[in-house]
Amino acid sequence: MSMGSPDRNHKKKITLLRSFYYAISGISSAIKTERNLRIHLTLSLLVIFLGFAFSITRIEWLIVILVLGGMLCAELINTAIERVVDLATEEYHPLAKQAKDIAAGAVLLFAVTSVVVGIVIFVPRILSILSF
Ligand SMILES: Nc1ncnc2c1ncn2[C@@H]1O[C@H](COP(=O)(O)OP(=O)(O)OP(=O)(O)O)[C@@H](O)[C@H]1O
Repeated sequence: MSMGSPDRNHKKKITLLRSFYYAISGISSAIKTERNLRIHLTLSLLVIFLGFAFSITRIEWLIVILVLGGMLCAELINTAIERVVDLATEEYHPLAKQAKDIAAGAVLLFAVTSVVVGIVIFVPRILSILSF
């Protein structure tokens, strides 16, 4: 049970709504500026379509949703790191390079994981259709 005054609770609710608004506008600005993110979103829609087309199981849906969500989160965090690095320096700096390349490495690692998951779930089904 909340013990705060109605006024304080109202302010808390507004702050919470504002944080959602900021988070959603962050996602939207990243989609507008980052081509890779748009590619991932398109691929995600394709995978969701394949999921329905092949009637994957409930557990497989959970894994697919986790992988797609994780991939998009990794892309957003990478974008945020790129922005902070660009804000910190416009000069060449080995630490700036490391920060960007490590963040890009994290995205690559998740992308490889996603591809492996996609292969395990979808390739046997595609092969069984091809071989009747
Ligand atoms: N300030 C910097 N100092 C040193 N290296 C940098 C700096 N900024 C970027 N780099 C390096 O230059 C290369 C290109 O970086 P850049 O941010 O232009 O594009 P990117 O990493 O391909 O990202 P994206 O194309 O997704 O925006 C990367 O290896 C990055 O680490």
